[in-house]
Amino acid sequence: MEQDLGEIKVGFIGAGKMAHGIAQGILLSGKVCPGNVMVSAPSLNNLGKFKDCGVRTTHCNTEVVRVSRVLFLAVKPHIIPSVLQEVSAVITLQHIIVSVAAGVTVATLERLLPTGVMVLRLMPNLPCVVQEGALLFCRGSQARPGEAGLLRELLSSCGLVEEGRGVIDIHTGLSGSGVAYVYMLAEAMAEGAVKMGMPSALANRIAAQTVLGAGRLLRDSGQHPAQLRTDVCTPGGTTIFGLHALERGGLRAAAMGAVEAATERARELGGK
Ligand SMILES: NC(=O)C1=CN([C@@H]2O[C@H](COP(=O)(O)OP(=O)(O)OC[C@H]3O[C@@H](n4cnc5c(N)ncnc54)[C@H](O)[C@@H]3O)[C@@H](O)[C@H]2O)C=CC1
Ligand SMILES: O=C(O)[C@@H]1CCC=N1
Repeated sequence: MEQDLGEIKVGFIGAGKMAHGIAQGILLSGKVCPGNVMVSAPSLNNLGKFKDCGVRTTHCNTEVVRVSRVLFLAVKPHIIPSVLQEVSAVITLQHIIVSVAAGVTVATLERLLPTGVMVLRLMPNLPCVVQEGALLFCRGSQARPGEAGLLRELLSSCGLVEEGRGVIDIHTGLSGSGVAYVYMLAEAMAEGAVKMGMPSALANRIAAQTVLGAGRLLRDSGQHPAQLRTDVCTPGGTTIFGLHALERGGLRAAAMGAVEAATERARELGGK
C-alpha cells in the first residue's frame, strides 16, 4: 500500500557513491523534495554533487541525525562503530536507521545503538543511480511492517526492492558485488572485439547495449536464462562455438565461485 511520505526528512551519513545512488533514486521518485534531504561527510570532496541537486550538506554527522527521521548509514563498514558512537546520543526512538554497510549485521547495529531503536539493513547496488538497482533489505527486531513499507516507498524509484531474511550477505555476493562481475564480462567481450579488429569505442558501446538488452529481456520475459541462451543458438551456428569457448574457460564455475567468495567476504566483514 502506498504511504504518504509528506514532509519526511531523510539523512545520509557518508556522501559517497552509494549515498548518491540512493539519494538520486529517492529524489527522482518526486516523493521527497531536495530541501528535506541532508548529507554529511568530513570533507567537501563528495558534497558538491549533492549540493548540485539541491540537497542540504554538512560536515556534522549529529546535525544530520537531528534533522532526519530516516537515516541512511552510508559509510564503509569499518567506520560504522565510530560513527554510531559519535551520533548515538542524539538518536531517538522516532528515528529509522537504515544501514547499507556490507556485512554489518542487524545485531551489531542494534548493539551499537540505543536500546529500542528501529533498524533496517539494506543492500543496494550501484545501478540505483539510473533507477535500475536490485535492493534487498531485512528488518531488525524493532522495525515493523510499517517501517518496511516506508522504506519500500522511499526506494520505489531505485529499482527492484525485495525483503528477505537470512539472505542479505548472499544478495551482496550476487548483486551488490555482482554488478562488477557484469562490468568485467562486458569489458572482456569488448576487448575480444578489439582483438578481432573493431574500434574500442564502438566495441564498448555495443558491449554495454548487449548487457542492457540481455538483462532487460531476461527480466521482462520472465524466462529462465537457459531458455533464452538456447533461443540464441543456431545449431552449428556462431553462438554455440562462442559458448563452447566460455565453457572451456570455466565461466560458470568462475561466476558461481565469485558469488560464493563475495558472500563469504560479507559474512567475514560481519564477524560471522
Ligand atoms: N559502492 C557500491 O557499489 C556499494 C556499496 N555499499 C556499501 O555502501 C557503503 C558506502 O560505500 P561507497 O558509497 O561505495 O563508499 P565511498 O567511499 O564512495 O563513500 C563513503 C563516504 O563516507 C564518507 N565518510 C568517511 N568517514 C566518515 C565519517 N566519519 N562520517 C561521515 N562520513 C564519512 C566519505 O567521505 C565518503 O563520502 C559501504 O558500507 C559499502 O559496503 C553497498 C552496496 C553497493
Ligand atoms: O565491495 C564492497 O564491499 C561493496 C559492497 C557491495 C558492493 N560494493
